[in-house]
Parts: sequence; structure tokens; C-alpha cells
Amino acid sequence: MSGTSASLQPPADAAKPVRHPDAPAPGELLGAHYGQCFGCGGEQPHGLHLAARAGEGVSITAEFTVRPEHQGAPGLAHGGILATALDETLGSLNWLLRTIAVTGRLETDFVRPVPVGTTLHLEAEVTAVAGRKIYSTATGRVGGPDGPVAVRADALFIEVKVEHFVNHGREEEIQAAMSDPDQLRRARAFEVNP
Ligand SMILES: CCCCCCCCCC(=O)SCCNC(=O)CCNC(=O)[C@H](O)C(C)(C)COP(=O)(O)OP(=O)(O)OC[C@H]1O[C@@H](n2cnc3c(N)ncnc32)[C@H](O)[C@@H]1OP(=O)(O)O
Repeated sequence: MSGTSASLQPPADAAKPVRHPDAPAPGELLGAHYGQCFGCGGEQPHGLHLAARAGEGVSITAEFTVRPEHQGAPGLAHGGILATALDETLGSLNWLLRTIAVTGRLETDFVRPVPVGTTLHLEAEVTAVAGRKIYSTATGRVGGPDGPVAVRADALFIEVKVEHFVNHGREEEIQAAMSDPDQLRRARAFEVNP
């Protein structure tokens, strides 16, 4: 069972998550939040190239196909790669809240091995929000969206200001991102969150 630590249990006064009125429509592909992102970016040759799609409410579906560069044991996905796929899917939920947030805690269960060539079918939802804390859960299935669960995770994301990235990121990547109009447009979409 994942998510057993006390910090992953929402407090009694936590609110239900509210889908932002400008969130992408159910079924819409979200696209990468950053081209160099190891989870979703198209400019990372060894990245996961995870493709996430908005679901109903505050939920997401995503797919990721394990490639040879993602191995841990021979012919099997590395556990850290699978955790990355879960983290990325859970992080994509914040598009639907229009909130900038980073992973504070991620508890993962590895239920069955995932061979190279397998497509992992992921689904995630936000379960509760309490102040800056966003509680969410995800599963990854093999053999199809209704196949057996191979991995699952519970997470706590913490809302941050956009300055979090500007203040902590390496200067050259921050400058490149700030001179990219498409990247700025994506960041500003979040800044209008009331
Ligand atoms: C543009 C969109 C970009 C989206 C990118 C998505 C990529 C995929 C997701 C990721 O992988 S993000 C990268 C991995 N995560 C990080 O790098 C985060 C590193 N950690 C931090 O920067 C800070 O620790 C953090 C911002 C999470 C919190 O620091 P703060 O100083 O802002 O908050 P604070 O420590 O005051 O904690 C606020 C609340 O959260 C709680 N909290 C913080 N970290 C926690 C933790 N790890 N576990 C449990 N609770 C935690 C903390 O107890 C507190 O609870 P209370 O309000 O009830 O007192």
C-alpha cells in the first residue's frame, strides 16, 4: 500500500479540488511544460516523452513507453524511471488547477516488473487541497488502461511562486527559458491563478 505516511493524509478541513474554469477540456493533450523536461519534454532524447491528457474533474491520463535507455535490470524498466513517470503525471494535474507546484513527497509501490517495450497507462487525480498543499494519487497499468496495476503512488505537492524556479534554477537555462516566448506564455497562464 502506498501513501502510508501521516504527511500524505489530508487534514480534516481539507477542501475538494476545484478544476480551474480555463483548464484544458477533457480529452485535450497537455503538451510539454518545458521542452527539456526529462518527463515530458520533446527535446530530451533519452527522456520519457510522457504524453498527458486532461480527464474529467481534476484528473489526468498519460502514457509512457519504456525504451532500452530506461533499463535498470536487463530488459526491465528502472524503478526510478517508473517513479519519474508517476511524478510527471501527478505534476501534470496542476495544469487543471492552474497552480504552480512542486513535489514535496512521493511514496511509490512497485507492484510488478515492467519490461522494455511496455506502454505504461497512467491515471492520476487530486484528492484534496489544504492551503498550499495538494494531495494526489496515481496508478500505472500494463497491457492497456484496464490492465493490472504495475506501479502506484501517493504524493504531496506544494504550491510555489514562479520565483521558485527563477531563484533556484541554473542561470543559463533560466535565461534561455525567459527568452523563449512560448515558455513565457506557459508560465503566465499559471500566474493569472487568483
Ligand atoms: C511550471 C510548472 C513546473 C512543474 C514541474 C513539474 C515537474 C514534476 C514534479 C517535480 O518533480 S518537481 C521537482 C522535485 N521537487 C522539488 O525540487 C522540491 C524541492 N523542495 C522545495 O523546494 C521545498 O522543500 C518546498 C517548496 C517543497 C517546500 O518549501 P517551502 O519553504 O515553500 O514550504 P514549507 O517548508 O514551509 O512547507 C509548507 C508546508 O508543506 C509541508 N511540507 C513541505 N515539504 C514537505 C514534505 N517533503 N513532506 C511533507 N510535508 C511537507 C510543510 O510541513 C508545511 O506544512 P504546514 O503548512 O502544515 O506547516
